Order: sequence, then structure tokens, then C-alpha cells
Amino acid sequence: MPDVLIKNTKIYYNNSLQPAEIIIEGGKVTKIGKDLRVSSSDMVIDAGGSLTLPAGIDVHVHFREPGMTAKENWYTGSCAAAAGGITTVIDQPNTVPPTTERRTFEQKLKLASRKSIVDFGINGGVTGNMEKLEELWKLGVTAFGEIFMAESTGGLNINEETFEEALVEIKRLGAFATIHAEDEKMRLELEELLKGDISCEYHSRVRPNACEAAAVQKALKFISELKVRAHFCHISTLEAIGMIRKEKYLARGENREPFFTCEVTPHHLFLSTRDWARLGSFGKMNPPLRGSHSIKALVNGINDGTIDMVASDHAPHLESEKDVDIRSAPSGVPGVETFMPLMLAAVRKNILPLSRMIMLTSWNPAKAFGLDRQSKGRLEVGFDADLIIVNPHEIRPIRAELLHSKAGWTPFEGMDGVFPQYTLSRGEVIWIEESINAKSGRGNFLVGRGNISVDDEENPDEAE
Ligand SMILES: NC(=O)N[C@@H](CC(=O)O)C(=O)O
Ligand SMILES: [Zn+2]
Ligand SMILES: [Zn+2]
Repeated sequence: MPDVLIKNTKIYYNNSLQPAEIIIEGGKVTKIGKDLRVSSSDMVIDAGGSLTLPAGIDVHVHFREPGMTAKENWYTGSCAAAAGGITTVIDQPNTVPPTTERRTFEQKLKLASRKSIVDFGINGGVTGNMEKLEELWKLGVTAFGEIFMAESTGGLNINEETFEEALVEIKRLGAFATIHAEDEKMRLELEELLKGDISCEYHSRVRPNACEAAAVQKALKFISELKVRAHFCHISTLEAIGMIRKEKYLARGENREPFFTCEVTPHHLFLSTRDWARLGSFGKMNPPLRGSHSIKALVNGINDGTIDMVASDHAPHLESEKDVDIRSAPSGVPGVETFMPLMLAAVRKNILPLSRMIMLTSWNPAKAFGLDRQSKGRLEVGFDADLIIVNPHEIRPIRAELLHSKAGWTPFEGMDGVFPQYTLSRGEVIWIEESINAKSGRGNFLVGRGNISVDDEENPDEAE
């Protein structure tokens, strides 16, 4: 008897939506068909004609634990993820203490394993800790970074020399670098020049498009010289999109995969410098809100394949912390729970096709971050049953009071969202009828590629 039968649903298959039934056994999808003639199962979900889609994989969250648990913790952050249709997250290293060595990695792993209700990866931080990268990689970090080329929350930014050294070491390890690309020197110069500017828009001026473009250019140079696998976090500008498009075009010309991937956030897609008036210091994040030309370029980039994935950069801060003058406010906005709802609403509005949205939120992140190895990222037989069931016609305004992050507010208040009716993680229903249905700690650690014991297990013949 199957564990779960999803019936009366539609899936996206062969370029169209098709009626389907799905059987889940042992946490994996084991059968998909039009009419599977199953007489009984432990659990039957009648989807009532709604869609079943792969759940989201969010490769960029800041769950703030250890050290900043007033803002978020692994339980609240993962509940927000589940309620928003995300079943896999990758946590960033700028916690307190930062995840830059064995001790702090193990501390975070323990906390996350005890509390998370969704599966998770943990990234390793890059500061001056060159001699620690190997141990972190072997412990199973998913990737290194986000490596901060400029100042942001946590103050983990490094200079150009250290950045290059880190990429050399990451290449040596056969690992993967994720990069927060903004130019610190330019930011500091502009900070000096814009001293008298006390408007909120100041934050967009002190980190202008050129600030991101300069850093992306430098990083691209190192990446292609070293041929190191890399990923650009939260790309936000017309200029950066142009450079990335060109590099990918050159790679195609040489008949090879590009060395890098990139992500864009929902806040850079759906908010703009026009929102400064509404959001004030709550609109402060790095990179900052951009103008309409950049937003058009991002939309083009997600449609033409220049952008590989969407990630939330969920960076919760409390209302009391944000509600101060623009210079004192911390940078970052919450977004893990609104990520999929905003993307699904964008599909409804024909901003992008459903097929592209599925790629951007599940398969592409799984592939880039090596989670395909762990059966993540597809609604297909043999893959983990990480699924959402959604009615795409059910658009409702986003309301902070209904969200689960400790942040308690959202920059997307009142905007349209399509929320999941069900979220399943490895076949378990963890979100149903507007409530969480999961024990803390049910989430699994997705050990990274560098962990030797994993490789030994998977390829016993190849072990040295
Ligand atoms: N995006 C932000 O503005 N803030 C992030 C850090 C980061 O991603 O730069 C945070 O951790 O608060
Ligand atoms: Zn960042
Ligand atoms: Zn971030």
C-alpha cells in the first residue's frame, strides 16, 4: 500500500499541464500516471484539480541561529519556508559566531538538526580563514560564501587579495564559491561624497549599479582565469546581467558550461526605487533597490536563461531595528515565505511561463548546488517527494500577520501572492490548511560534496 496518493491533480509534463495521479512511497515519488487504479493508500490527497509542482529550493537564507535568534531561528525560519512552499534551504554563514571553522559549523549543524522542519544545507564562511576551508569542505558545507566583497550584515567582507586567495583555495578543493558582488572601495568613496544625503534613496546611491558591475567584472575575471565553479548571489543590475549574458554566450561558443550560475531575488524583481517612499528604511537591503531599467533587464534575464535561479536572500531584522534612520537601519528583508507565492503570482500575470518558474525555483538550484545527487529538484519517479499543491487562481494579498518569520513584517505587504495549499517534504505533509504539521528537527542535513564519507558510501568501488 503506498504511503500517499495524490489524485485529481495536474502536473507540468511534456510542455503542458496534464491530469495526473502521484504515488509516494518511502518519501519518494514512485509512480506518476493518469489513472493509477490504486484501491487504497495510507493517505489520499484529493487535490481538487489544483496543480502539483516541485517545491521550492531556496539557496540563500539567513536563519540567524546561532547568535541572532531575536530575528529568527531554525524553527521559525523553516516554518516560514514550509508555509511558503520551500522544502530545502541553504543557510548563510554570517551568524554569531560566523560559520568559519569546524566548531561553529558543528554548532550550527546541531541547532539546525534539532529544529529545522525542512531539509537544509549549510554554507561555509570565508574571512581570513584560508586554512579552515578544507576542513569545512570535508565536513560537508554545501558551498563557500556568500563571500562578501563589500560590507553587509555581519561585517564578513574581505579585500580583493583575500578574495582571490580564497578562490584559489576553493578551486584546489574542487569546491564551489558563492559571491556577494559589490565593490567596497567604490562604496566607501561614495559614502564620503554623499555625507550630507539623509534621504532613504541614499542607500541606492551609495551602492549604485556601477558598484555591483565593478565587482561582478572583477569576480568574472578571477573565475575565468582560475576556472573555479562559482555562483553570483542576488544579481540586481542591468549592467551585471549584460556581463553575465556575454560570458554565457562566450561559453556556448566554446561549447562548454559556464563556470558560474547566478540568482536574482524576488525583492529585486518586484520592488524598485519607487518603493523607497512606501518602505523608508524597511526597504534597505544589499544590493539596494534598483530603477526600472534594471528590473526590465532582470525580467528579460529570467526569461532568456541568463539568470539561473531565484533565491530569497531571506534576511530578517525586527521592525524595531529597521524603524530608524536609513544609516542606522540594518540591511536586509525577510522573504523565504513570500518567494514562491510571488513567483506563482508572476506566472499568473504572464511575467514568465510556469515552465521557467519551475526551472528557476527547483531544478536549476538543485543542479547548481549539487542537490540533484540527493534526489532533490524534480517531480519525477525516483526523486524526493518535495512537492507543493497550489491553485493558481487563488491569488490573495500578502499579509505580514499571516507569515511565520520572527521578523513580523514584509516589504511585500498587500502585493499579490499564490500560496500553497499543501507542502510535502519527502512525502510528509508539513503544511496543510494554513497550518504547520511537522515536528521540529524532522529536516535532514544535506551533506555537501566534499564530505568524504558520503563519496565512499556512494562509490565504494572508487574509494582509494
Ligand atoms: N542582503 C542584506 O541586505 N543583508 C543580509 C546579508 C547579505 O546578503 O548581504 C543579511 O544577512 O542581513
Ligand atoms: Zn549578500
Ligand atoms: Zn544574503
